[in-house]
Amino acid sequence: MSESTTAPTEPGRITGVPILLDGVTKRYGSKSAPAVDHLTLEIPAGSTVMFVGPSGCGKTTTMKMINRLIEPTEGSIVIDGEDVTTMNGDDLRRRMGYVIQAGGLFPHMTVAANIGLVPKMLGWDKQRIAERVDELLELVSLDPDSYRDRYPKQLSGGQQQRVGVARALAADPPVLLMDEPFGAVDPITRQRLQDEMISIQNELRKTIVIVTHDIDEAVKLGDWVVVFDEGARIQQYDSPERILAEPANDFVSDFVGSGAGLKALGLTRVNEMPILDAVVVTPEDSPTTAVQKAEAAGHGHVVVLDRARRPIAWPSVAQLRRATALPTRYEPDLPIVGMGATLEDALDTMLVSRAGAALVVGPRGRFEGVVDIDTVMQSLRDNRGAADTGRSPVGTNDAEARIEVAPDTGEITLITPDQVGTGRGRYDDGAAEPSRSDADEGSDSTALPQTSGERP
Ligand SMILES: Nc1ncnc2c1ncn2[C@@H]1O[C@H](COP(=O)(O)OP(=O)(O)OP(=O)(O)O)[C@@H](O)[C@H]1O
Repeated sequence: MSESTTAPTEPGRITGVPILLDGVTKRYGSKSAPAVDHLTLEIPAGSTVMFVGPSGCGKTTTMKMINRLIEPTEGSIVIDGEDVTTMNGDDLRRRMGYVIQAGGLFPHMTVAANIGLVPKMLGWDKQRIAERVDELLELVSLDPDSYRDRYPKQLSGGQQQRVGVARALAADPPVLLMDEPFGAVDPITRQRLQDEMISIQNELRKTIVIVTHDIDEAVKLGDWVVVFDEGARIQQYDSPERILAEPANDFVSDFVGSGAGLKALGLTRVNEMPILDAVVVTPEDSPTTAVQKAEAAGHGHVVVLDRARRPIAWPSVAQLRRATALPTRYEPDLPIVGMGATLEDALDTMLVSRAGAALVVGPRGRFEGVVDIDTVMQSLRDNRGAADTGRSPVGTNDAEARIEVAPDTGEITLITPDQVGTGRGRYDDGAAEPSRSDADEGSDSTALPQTSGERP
C-alpha cells in the first residue's frame, strides 16, 4: 500500500489504489448463515464504488472488513497488491480514511485537533499539521479562520460532516471508506455534500467505498454500484447507467424502484448533449430583419441577446411580425438552463415553460444554444444503447472461484471452476468482454481492470 504523502496532487491523477476482496466470508458467532458469504470483489483504483442493498444484507460488515474493524472469518483483503489480512489493524486504519454518519467527531476537540488527529499520530510536526488542516478546510468549503478553533457542537450537521471528510483525508490516504456519510443531514444539505464529494473526488481520484441505503445517492456518486442481497450476495455490480437501464433481475429492479428512466436523466448533464444552434439578434435589429434571418435558417423563433450575449427574449416569427421593435426587457419566464444542469432539470424547465425547449447558458450567463425535448429523449435511448456494450469490474460469490495474480504486472484474473487458467489479460478498448452474468454463472474467466476506475 502506498505511503501517505502531502504533496499536492495533479487534478485528475489517480491517487487511489486497487482493493480486492478475495473469497471473503464473515460469520458472527455460531450463526449458521454468514453475514458475508464468499465474496470476491474488485474495487478499481481511483473509482467510487457504492454498496447498496436492504437492511442487514452485509454492506457495513463488508466495508468494515476492508479496514479490519471487523475481521474476516475466511478469505483475504488485498490492497494495492498487499495482503493486509494479517497486518496490524491500527497501522492499517491509519492509512485509510474512514467517515461515519454525522462525522463522528470527538466533541472535546476543536475542528483543527479533530482533523489533525491522524497526522499527529503519524508524528508530523505542528507546522505541517496546521498547514494541512487549513488546506483541508478549504477543500471541504469551510473558511479556515472561522472554523479551525470551533468545537463540533458549534457546527451544523452538514459542517460536521465536512469536517469528518477533511479528517478522513488528513494523511492523504489512498482509500476512503464512508458509512452512510450523508445519512444524518437534511435533503438540501445532503445534495450539496454529494455535489462537493463529486468535485473533491474529481480532483483527488481516491479509491472510495460508500455504504448507502439510498439508490439515488448510489447512482449519483458511484462509478460502480454493487447491489447486495442477504449474505452480501451480489445481485448486480455495474455502472449506474446499467443498473438503471438494465437491472440484472427482479431483485435489482425492485430495489431501483419505479422511475429508473427519470433517474437516468439525473446522471447526464446538458453539456454532454448536442446543443442546437439558434438564430440570434440584438434589440437594435428590426423585427423585419429578425424575421428574415429566422426564415433564412428555417427557424420559428429568434433569441434576442444583450451586449454580453445574455438572453433577453425568445420571440416567435408570428410575434415578430406583429412587433414594431425587438424587446429590450429581460423576459422573466424565459426557460434558461446552465451547461451543468442535469437533463432532469432541463426537462423540468422545458415542461414548466411549455416551450418544448430551453435556452442553454454558459459562464456569466452567455447564450450557448438550445436544447430540446427530442435531444433529451434521444440521449435516454443512447444511454440504453451504451448499456449494452459497457464493461464492469467483476464480483462473485462463487465459493469455487479463485484469483490469479500475474507476478510481473499485478494483473488479476478470476478463475471459475469449469475454465481454469485461461485469463484474458487486461481489458482492451473495444475488446468484447463477458457480461457480469456470464461470470456469475461460472462459465468464463474474466480479467479485472486493475488501474483504472474510469467508466466505460
Ligand atoms: N456484531 C454482530 N454480531 C452478530 N451479528 C451481527 C453483528 N453485526 C452485524 N450482524 C448481522 O450481520 C448481518 C449483516 O449486518 P450489516 O450491519 O453488515 O448489514 P447492513 O447491510 O450494513 O445493514 P444496515 O443497512 O441495516 O446497516 C445482519 O444480519 C446483522 O444482524
